[in-house]
Amino acid sequence: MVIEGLDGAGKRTLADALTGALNDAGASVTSIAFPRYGESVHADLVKEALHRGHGDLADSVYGMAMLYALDRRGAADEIRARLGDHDVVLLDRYVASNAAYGAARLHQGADGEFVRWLKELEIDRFGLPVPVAHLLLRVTADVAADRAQRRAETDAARARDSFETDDALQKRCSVVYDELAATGWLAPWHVLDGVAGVDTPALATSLLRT
Ligand SMILES: Cc1cn([C@H]2C[C@H](O)[C@@H](COP(=O)(O)OP(=O)(O)O)O2)c(=O)[nH]c1=O
Repeated sequence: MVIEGLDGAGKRTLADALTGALNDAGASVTSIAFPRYGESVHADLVKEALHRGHGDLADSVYGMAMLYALDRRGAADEIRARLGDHDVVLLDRYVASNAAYGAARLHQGADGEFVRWLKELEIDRFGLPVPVAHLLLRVTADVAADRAQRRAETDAARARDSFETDDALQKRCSVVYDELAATGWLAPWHVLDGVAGVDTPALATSLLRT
């Protein structure tokens, strides 16, 4: 099960609350956040590139997407193992993040060449597990930007990167996420209102029923 949304949407908070609610409902839950900073060299390279390291690497949409994809490829066996001994594997960002951000950077839609290429790479070629559901934590790009900025002011480890400071990119990304959700890309999408707040016990119950 995958949580998706813009930078600053509140995915981590939702992941924590949903884990508690699923546990309360009797389900065992394990979670992984992508990119796996500090665990995978590909993820660390991503972070460095997003903070202007490695020359013009971050300018390449396909190059960056490849690094994110290789981080996940390295986690595929771990995901499969955890699926074997937990009821729910909760992923904070997954293949759809790559789809939304890459397509948005290229000014493409969810039906464009980039998303097609990405599915072939990550799902068909790398054999990554296909999610059973996406939870899209939806907030406007303005709300997300405010939250990401406030987070950066209070937590030095979360200084905004080159994607987060690009308001136009976040807005286009929001549109691609809506398209991915509307077309049910890879799996059904549940759209959650990240401004009003999410009733996590009710969400946990309904997810466990499906
Ligand atoms: C996982 C993933 C993230 N991204 C983007 C979304 C974010 O803007 C950025 C960093 O991911 P994020 O999870 O937001 O990390 P941080 O803790 O640094 O905020 O990478 C992709 O473009 N593709 C991916 O596959």
